[in-house]
Amino acid sequence: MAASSTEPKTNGPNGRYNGNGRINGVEGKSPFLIGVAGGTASGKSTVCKRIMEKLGQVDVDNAQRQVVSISQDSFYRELTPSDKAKADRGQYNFDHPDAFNEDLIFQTLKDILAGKKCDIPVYDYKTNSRCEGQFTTIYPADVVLFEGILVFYFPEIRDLFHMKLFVDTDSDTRLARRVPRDINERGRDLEQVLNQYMNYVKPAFEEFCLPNNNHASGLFRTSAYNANPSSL
Ligand SMILES: Nc1ncnc2c1ncn2[C@@H]1O[C@H](COP(=O)(O)OP(=O)(O)O)[C@@H](O)[C@H]1O
Ligand SMILES: O=c1ccn([C@@H]2O[C@H](COP(=O)(O)O)[C@@H](O)[C@H]2O)c(=O)[nH]1
Repeated sequence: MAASSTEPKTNGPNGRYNGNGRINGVEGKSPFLIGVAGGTASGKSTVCKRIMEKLGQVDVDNAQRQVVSISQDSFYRELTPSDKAKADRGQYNFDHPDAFNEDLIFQTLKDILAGKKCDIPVYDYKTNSRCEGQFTTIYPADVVLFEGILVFYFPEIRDLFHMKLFVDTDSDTRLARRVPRDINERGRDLEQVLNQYMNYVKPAFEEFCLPNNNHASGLFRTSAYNANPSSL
């Protein structure tokens, strides 16, 4: 979901952002923050993309967007060389809460809520690491969507959301989506995807993700039957 960084654009055509934490003349205007959780390949980023499309936000310049979407995956911790070697073999647990930089997520969301401009790391699933020196600039917006497998896991982070949505998709559908996605888009082979799923993804989903769906105020149900994501 992450896009490449763009140069800060101040005093844009409609004058919304002046580069100084002010939107439409209001200092530090706080956005409506929506958490979107769900298992891997449940459709979280697709749901967020559809919301952005429906609200006509996709083709809008970064600095002028009223709705922005951020992925929790941008906040994976930097790996040590030995963890990196494990990750390259599909033997690192990216689904455990410890894999995420919880403090950085919290501070970033606090800054966003304070109406500040933030730089979000760009993540590369092919190398299991951040793209060095690349950031997506998030400008103050009216609505911010924050999506990821464990966005409701950390109580301090969970409490920041004004609305919590859970994308509820059955496990076999999610696995059927994850296999081709990880092979085609994330540079994996079938054996690695299935081993990672059985050893880490599935157990962590059951322990850390699923129990927190009770915090959600709304559910998106997607299944193999609505195979056309544009119908969401
Ligand atoms: N409703 C849907 N029907 C069919 N395929 C979908 C649907 N939602 C998402 N997908 C596909 O499933 C894969 C995972 O979706 P994605 O939105 O990336 O999930 P997540 O962000 O939860 O990991 C993608 O290839 C996406 O195109
Ligand atoms: O380097 C990485 C980072 C993450 N993963 C897997 O990605 C999913 C989370 O992303 P979704 O888009 O929600 O599926 C998580 O299950 C990790 O296992 C990875 O494989 N490699």
